[in-house]
Parts: sequence; structure tokens; C-alpha cells
Amino acid sequence: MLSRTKVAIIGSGAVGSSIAYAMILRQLPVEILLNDIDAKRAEGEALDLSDSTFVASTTVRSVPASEVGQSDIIVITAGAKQNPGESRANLIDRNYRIMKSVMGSIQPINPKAKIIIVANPVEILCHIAQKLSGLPRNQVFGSGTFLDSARLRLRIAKTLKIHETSIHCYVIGEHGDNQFVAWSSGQAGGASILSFDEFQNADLDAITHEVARKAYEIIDRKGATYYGIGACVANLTESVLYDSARVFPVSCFDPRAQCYVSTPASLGVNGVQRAIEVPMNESEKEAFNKAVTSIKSITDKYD
Ligand SMILES: NC(=O)C1=CN([C@@H]2O[C@H](COP(=O)(O)OP(=O)(O)OC[C@H]3O[C@@H](n4cnc5c(N)ncnc54)[C@H](O)[C@@H]3O)[C@@H](O)[C@H]2O)C=CC1
Ligand SMILES: CC(=O)C(=O)O
Repeated sequence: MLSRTKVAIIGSGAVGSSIAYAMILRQLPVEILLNDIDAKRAEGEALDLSDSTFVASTTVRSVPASEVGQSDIIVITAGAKQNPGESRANLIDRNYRIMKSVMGSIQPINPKAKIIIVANPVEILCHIAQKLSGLPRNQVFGSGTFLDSARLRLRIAKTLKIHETSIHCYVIGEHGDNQFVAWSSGQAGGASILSFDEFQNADLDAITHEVARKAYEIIDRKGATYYGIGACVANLTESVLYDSARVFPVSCFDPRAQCYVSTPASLGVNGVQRAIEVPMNESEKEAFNKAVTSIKSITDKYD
């Protein structure tokens, strides 16, 4: 049998199992290894997911933590989720403890592994995971503002009646309350988004707020979000798997800011290949600096 790329998912709750399902439906030719501190949960999800693998050449099974470390790609979703109205930043104490325990339980880690952080708060947990894993910074990155940017592109797509894939506009900074939209560089079909009639009198702050609030709205109604992030992480994994160099807004280390921050970057077989400096106007630069200050004020406590 062919040896497949091994993709371990630590945390087989709503987000972990949705990521696995999205990978199967996207027909990624990988072996998914599901892990959870609740081994029975991981076993149940693996059995359930295996009933869908006939659509693909993906395989799935549950594994103990000791089998995770030698995987090619390790996705970490293990962590507490927000209660209604709670911020992502508020999860840090609980999720720091979980991240420390996860990193301890998967040693030794394959020196070529790529670690994708999904648990919140993403930028801070990237910093912690990179330190604890000892892997180079390009090999540890987070799903960042990919989901927020997908929400933004959907909002713009509906307004302009142009498909989301033709819209290039990013939510940047933090996958959290300090996120902002780089409106000044946003384009649809090569034209500035701000040049379209529909955006002449648009309240950009209100749209930015609406996008940032979407997670809260979903959590208020059903307690968690998972389908969107499932699709996002399947895409990130695919770009690493096929060395595609596709650009996604992910949490990656910014040498100028000296911290993990969400910005568009190309992803390939070595993880983050090239981070892109998005042109920003003065107020966007101010918002970026505010996000960096907020991220650093928390990461400093975990050094
Ligand atoms: N980055 C993003 O865009 C998104 C991030 N999230 C985050 O993903 C995380 C997970 O959310 P859900 O799956 O909805 O929660 P969940 O409660 O359904 O699943 C979390 C799972 O982690 C497991 N777990 C806890 N400690 C563990 C450990 N030490 N080792 C292995 N497994 C462990 C739990 O047993 C549970 O099954 C949360 O932090 C949430 O905020 C959720 C949606 C989007
Ligand atoms: C929960 C979360 O981080 C999101 O849906 O954006």
C-alpha cells in the first residue's frame, strides 16, 4: 500500500471532526489520525467519518497521543471554546494549559512536521506551540483570519454580486476582537472595492464590525462554529500537501512586529513560505499596530 501523508488532528470535538470531514469531502489523499484526551470520542468520530471515506482515498483512524508526533501535519484544535458573549482572548489560561499538555504528550515531534493551530486565541497559541515544539517558525502557523476573511468575502460578494473567489480583500491582525479589514487594498476583478457604486456610501466600520461579530452570532444561536473553519483548514492542509504556494491570511511570525500576527502568506511544503506586506493607509496601520500591541501584551506573559 502507498504510504500516505499523515495528518494528525488533536482534539476530535466539533472543530476537529469538521476539519476531518472537510478533508475527506475535498478528497485529500491523506491518512487522518484523530486524537482526543477523550479516547472514546476520537474512536466514535473516526468510525463515523470512516463511513464517508468511500468518496475519496482518504483514510481515518483514532490514535493515542504517542502516535501523533511523527505525523507530517499536526492540526491542533484541542481547547476550550467560547461561551456565548465570551471573547477568544479570555480562553488563554485554559488553552495554555491544554497546549502545554498536548505538546508534552506528542514528543518527540517530527522535525519536518507542520503544526497548524486552530484553538483560540490562535496567534497567542502559535507563539506558545512554536516555543514548546522547538520547530522553526515557518513550520508553525495558525488558521488566523482566514475564516474572518471568508466571512468578509461572502459579505462583499453578496453586495457586489461577484463570486467570492474573485474578491481579494483581507481581514488582518488578530483572529479576535482587534481584527480589521484592509479596505484600501481590497479588489474585486482587479478594481478597488471602494470604487464600486455599492461601496460609495457604505459604512465600512459597520461591515467590519458585522464580520467580526459573526462568530458571536453563531455561538449565541448554536453554541459553536465549525463548518467554516473545517473548510478553511482543509484548504490550508491542501496547500501544504501539494506545495501549492496559495495565499491565505494565516497567523505567522512577523519579524518586524516580533510576534505571530495574521497576514496573507503563501503556504507550501515547508509551511509558511512568503508573508505578504499588505499596503495599508494610516488608519489601517494604526489598527495593525493596535492588534500587535494586544497580541504582544499577552504573549509576553507566556515567555
Ligand atoms: N481558529 C478558528 O477560526 C476557530 C477556532 N475555534 C476554536 O477551536 C477550539 C475547539 O472548539 P470545538 O471543537 O468547538 O470544541 P469541542 O469542545 O467540541 O472540542 C474540543 C476537544 O478538545 C479535546 N481536548 C481537550 N484537551 C485535550 C488534550 N489535552 N488533548 C487532546 N484533546 C483534548 C476535548 O476532549 C474536546 O473533544 C476552541 O478553542 C475554539 O475556540 C473554533 C472555531 C473557529
Ligand atoms: C469561534 C471562532 O473563532 C470563529 O468562528 O471565528
